[in-house]
Amino acid sequence: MAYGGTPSGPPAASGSSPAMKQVKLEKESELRIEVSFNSSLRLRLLNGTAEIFGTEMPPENWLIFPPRMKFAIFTWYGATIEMQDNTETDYVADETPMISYVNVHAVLEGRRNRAKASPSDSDASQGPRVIVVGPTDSGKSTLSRMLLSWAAKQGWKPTFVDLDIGQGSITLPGCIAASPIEMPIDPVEGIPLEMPLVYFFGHNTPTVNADLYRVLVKELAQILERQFAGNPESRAAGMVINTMGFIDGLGYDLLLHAIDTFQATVVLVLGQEKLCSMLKDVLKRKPNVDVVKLQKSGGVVSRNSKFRASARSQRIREYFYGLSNDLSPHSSIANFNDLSIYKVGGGPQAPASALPIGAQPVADPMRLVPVNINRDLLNLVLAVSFAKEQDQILSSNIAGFIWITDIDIPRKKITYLAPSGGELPSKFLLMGSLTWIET
Ligand SMILES: Nc1ncnc2c1ncn2[C@@H]1O[C@H](COP(=O)(O)OP(=O)(O)OP(=O)(O)O)[C@@H](O)[C@H]1O
Repeated sequence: MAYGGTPSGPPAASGSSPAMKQVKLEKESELRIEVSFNSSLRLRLLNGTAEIFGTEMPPENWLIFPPRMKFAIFTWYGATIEMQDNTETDYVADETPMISYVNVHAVLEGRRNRAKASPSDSDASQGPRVIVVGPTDSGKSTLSRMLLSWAAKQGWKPTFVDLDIGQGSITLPGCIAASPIEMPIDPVEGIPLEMPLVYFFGHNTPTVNADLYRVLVKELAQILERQFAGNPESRAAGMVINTMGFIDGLGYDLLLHAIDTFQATVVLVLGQEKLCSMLKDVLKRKPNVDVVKLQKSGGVVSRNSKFRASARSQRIREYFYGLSNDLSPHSSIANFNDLSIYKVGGGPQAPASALPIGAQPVADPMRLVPVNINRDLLNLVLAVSFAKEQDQILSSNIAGFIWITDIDIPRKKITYLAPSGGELPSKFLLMGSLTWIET
């Protein structure tokens, strides 16, 4: 497990290091922590057993949590935690919904075992397809993480699908993505980034281009379907799909679209009766879909829009520089002619002259529009497509991202930062509204 901690030894002693304290946790209770805004937190499991969102804590290893992180240490049988006394908040809660969450895990486990036992039956060999829905800050990502980590601990390799373009946890904001989870998720480092399948939407709200969002969700689902067809192990393990907290109007339509497109068999609704009853009502026609209401944990922390924006910015920083500044991104220079930048949507469907008299040209949400390189591109984060030809761009997934740091108009040169040096995997780049300013 790649924790940011040291295998042994207390935090380095210095005149200014914070005092230490021990917290004793009774069985089935949790220690909820918000790390301070400007310093990290060291802690360790002194005795007993405990887990962080489904991943067991190693005994005695010091773990380091970055500033602003919010998490809980839960124990089923009792534990003692030794920690620095410098958090923003920390308190113990003995009322948690963990029993109901682990009961859901047990039901999913039974379904996975049944799927594994029928490899040659195309329907029965499909493990559970779980979709987690609910309003913002209801704990959807956290529950998804727990279900994935508990499954991985039992030896399954479930697929995590993240449809949350605002606060997704697989890659950068503005993307939908999927990744197999082969080990319990590291509480500090999060989802491993080795082989995610990523599609670039480019904005952190679907209202900008809901048609494009739907198309990308469909592409992702189709690719996963093909992968499952050739991989009975991951088919039996199933998927856990995390969604956006946008659940009204268009948000609700997009939830139904995702449930349908991924052929979800279990819908877990967190924290809202109304949404649960609406979904039960509309899904009662599908007898193989279970809609289950679950209690929101009292520990889930509400994040305002300022915090969300800074979390997005932090994710972009981590992509290029690593969680603890351990990566060395590469600055490169390209000629304007070497790159083809596009955005999706916006251009008129047909020229006004081709429309019937009186008709207004409408924006075509799926039109690929070439972007002229100018100073407006400064600080934009662009996605590098895997497309080899222009007509593949819309249906292609993403190899990675670059960040534009300089545009030299007279010399027609563009300077960008990429995670590594060398040629980009494709000259086709996609632009949305994702920007980053290094602070
Ligand atoms: N029991 C808990 N104790 C302490 N912090 C928690 C607990 N559960 C969740 N959190 C924290 O609360 C925050 C919100 O939780 P989470 O991201 O799971 O909500 P969400 O519903 O997915 O949010 P979004 O609205 O972005 O979709 C996160 O920082 C998470 O780590």
